[in-house]
Amino acid sequence: MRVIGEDEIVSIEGGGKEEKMLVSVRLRPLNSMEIARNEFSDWECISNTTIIYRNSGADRSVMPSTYTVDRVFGCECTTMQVYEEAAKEVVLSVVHGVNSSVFAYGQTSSGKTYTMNGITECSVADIYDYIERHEEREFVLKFSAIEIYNETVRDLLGTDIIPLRVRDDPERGTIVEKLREETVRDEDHLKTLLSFCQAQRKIGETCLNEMSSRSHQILRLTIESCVRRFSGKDSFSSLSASVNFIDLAGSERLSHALSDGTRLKEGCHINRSLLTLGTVIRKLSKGRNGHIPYRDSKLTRILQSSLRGNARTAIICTISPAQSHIEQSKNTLLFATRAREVVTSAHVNAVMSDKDLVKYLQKKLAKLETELRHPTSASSTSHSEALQERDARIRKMEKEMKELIQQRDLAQSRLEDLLRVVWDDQVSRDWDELSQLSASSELNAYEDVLLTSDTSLDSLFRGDKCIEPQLQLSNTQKEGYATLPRNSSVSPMSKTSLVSHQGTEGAEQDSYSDFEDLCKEVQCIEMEESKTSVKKEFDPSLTNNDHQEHGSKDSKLNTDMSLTTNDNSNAVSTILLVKEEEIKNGRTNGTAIRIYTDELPPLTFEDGASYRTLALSKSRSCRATVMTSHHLKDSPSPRRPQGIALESNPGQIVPAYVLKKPNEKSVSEDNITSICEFVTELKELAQTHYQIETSCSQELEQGKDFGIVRSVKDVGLDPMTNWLMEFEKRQQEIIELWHACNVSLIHRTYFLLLFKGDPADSVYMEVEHRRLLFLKDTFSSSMRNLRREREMLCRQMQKMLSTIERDRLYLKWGIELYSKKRRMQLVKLLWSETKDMEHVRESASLVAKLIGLLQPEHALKEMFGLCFTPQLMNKRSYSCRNGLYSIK
Ligand SMILES: Nc1ncnc2c1ncn2[C@@H]1O[C@H](COP(=O)(O)OP(=O)(O)OP(=O)(O)O)[C@@H](O)[C@H]1O
Repeated sequence: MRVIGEDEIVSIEGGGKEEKMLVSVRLRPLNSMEIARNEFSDWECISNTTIIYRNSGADRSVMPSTYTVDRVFGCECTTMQVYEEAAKEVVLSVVHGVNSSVFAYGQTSSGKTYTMNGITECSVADIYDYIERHEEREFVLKFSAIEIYNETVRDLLGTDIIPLRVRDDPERGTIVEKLREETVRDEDHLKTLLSFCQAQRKIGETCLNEMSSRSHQILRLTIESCVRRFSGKDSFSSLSASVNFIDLAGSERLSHALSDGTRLKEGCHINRSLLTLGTVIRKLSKGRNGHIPYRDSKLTRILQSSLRGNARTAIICTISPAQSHIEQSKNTLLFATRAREVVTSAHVNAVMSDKDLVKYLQKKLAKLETELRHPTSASSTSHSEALQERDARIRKMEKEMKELIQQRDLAQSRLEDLLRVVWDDQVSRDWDELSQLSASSELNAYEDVLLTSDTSLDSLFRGDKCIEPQLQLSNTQKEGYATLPRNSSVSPMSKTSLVSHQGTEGAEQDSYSDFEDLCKEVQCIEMEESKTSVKKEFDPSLTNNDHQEHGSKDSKLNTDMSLTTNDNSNAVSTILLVKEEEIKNGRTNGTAIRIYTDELPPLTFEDGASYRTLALSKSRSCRATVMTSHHLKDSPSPRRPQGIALESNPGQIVPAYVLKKPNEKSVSEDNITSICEFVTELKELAQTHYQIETSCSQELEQGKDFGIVRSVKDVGLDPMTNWLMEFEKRQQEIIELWHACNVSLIHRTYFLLLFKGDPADSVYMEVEHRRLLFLKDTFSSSMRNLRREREMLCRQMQKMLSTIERDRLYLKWGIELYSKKRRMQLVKLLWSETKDMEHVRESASLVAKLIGLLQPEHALKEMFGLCFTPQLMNKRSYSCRNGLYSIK
């Protein structure tokens, strides 16, 4: 057993000390496989700190290169030597209350596990040696271990393979939830735990290494110590720190490793997380400013404090001497030289004992009391200055708060107004298109008869969305019913409400495709799912129960009348039939009837009631509404589309029209009420969140003043935490719905980057969530826009990224460098794994980069309250719609 001298141990007392990472390189000897392939080594350690590549091979295109790090170990060096010079000092900081980490980094089969196993063994021996020699202190050792395999975290001390969640704790930083921590009894116990973890770790055979580690392994030993007897000195007597032994999985050229199936997938995950580690190190090496993407992988997230924060860090980079691995070795050395520039700031983690704490507080109290009783001029001046400063801060905060409230109110009222205006506008435009289309087509196409009543409107259209035509009464027919025969003189206005299917098929298609977009955009248009459901709606033989299914409980006309039609006829006119007596009574019961007009059959209604033809005219006062929570939750088929399907194309829809009697409150007006209710509901929601947040921060503030901060949490009142949990849950649901609804990737990116968990975002989250629920259940997903967007992103990739950047991306996303359609392969991967938040964030950041969205926070959040998907546009502006336009 070696004895460590006191002077050997680095003592860092007091505040944080900035220092660079300790970086060394270890070159392993050629292994038997390499020797069998007649490989040779061109690496030479020319000094303790410099390694050089001489390139004596046939290919002289690669120039010799020199790399300098803190320490270089040639193939003749033992692991003990490596430990003594490259790790020991850092590792043993832990017994002095300073966190530390030792990494092994390098390509697969370069000797990481070989080196780390030795270093862990030596460290354990030295730590126990130190403990034995310091009897005046009492030590408690705790051990935990994880592996990160395919981006899932697993407890190596357990035999189950349940993935563990990584979470950010406000006090402890990034933590792994439910991770086991064993209290170590003695050195032998620790060794047993280490071998258990080793056996648990994922190992697999690859072409380059029979026993390749397929996961990143992090072993953590926490050492708490305190003096056995209180010394009486006014100093910290308890220390607590952790040392991490990190054996990373090895990077691999997938082509070299000849991986497939599971190994290939593992390789992709390994490369991706190592690339993130490389990026983090590169950014840190340039200074601490700017965004460091720790959250891009679980590895960097968990190691965040070791890479930047309160820890001393040593990195041992291992390389293979073989000529065939030259490229990977050079990458490793590049990583090493960058890591040398990274600075961490370690400090002693001292824990005050209760006795010390009481003494400290008593002293402080006495000092404050003295100051209060005998205020010196200096102290009173500083008090008044502090008060003034505080007042100024409060005033500033009040001002900011007012501005924020104003902004929020403005956004909400805009949401309210624009929902109406946008809808009015768009439906009018669309209606114009439909009118033209309708006017240009022959009216001898079949037309649908829609006879409906105010009482059944709510059920027929689910009370959600409707357009408000004016009702005109005309031609009372002798027999008591009215028809609109072919070529009859229908006023142009009434024609606009009829839809023809004959001729102008191309225009029709275009119109319908735009129309489909329009319908997706606002939830105001009802649709019918299929021809069969239309028939059901029109079929006079339906029973009352059938109609009740559609909510038409009072549809007496349907059941009472019998209708004779010529089924072979292909020409149908649309008329509106309303019982005359019901109109007189101020109420109408009715249904839609299809009438064939080639040979207009006599229509006989059993009840002999008289009916009138109602010509529909277009109303410009189209109104929009939004589905309320009532509709979502309580309705028996809450999001079932209603409306009229076109027989020639059942997938397409036409708007349903509502008959309105003068001076009668229309369903549209009801819908305006529901918009208001909805907006009010959202406002209330936002306000509740806002109040909770405010009261929470006030309570915490008061708690701080009175030393009761903990009590707020103890009783479980942590609204911020609740909100964040709620936010994450809702965000996950939205992400999945985006995927299901084929929502624009750019829209997703904007939304994700803008709404990051601020309580004021709740209103937008709620709107987005409801909108997507509606889209999902109502519309068959259209891939077309998404496909075009992907093509656009492919083009952007060519434009915005250099070849090197693209190659890095392919590597990161596991795409073969020389495979066909690499860009499209990559774009197709974006946003594909909805459950993996790291993947989602990476996708968003790449899309943002491709569309030049450098500062997403500058985008207006309010825009998400207004419109989410492409607006209805004419054909000429279509390409725009598939691009950035869709995020408006
Ligand atoms: N310095 C060394 N001296 C002798 N043998 C070594 C040395 N380094 C590594 N080896 C041997 O090389 C082989 C590969 O080493 P090891 O498994 O540690 O590589 P690795 O980098 O951890 O690989 P992977 O990333 O695939 O897990 C092992 O058989 C190991 O014994």
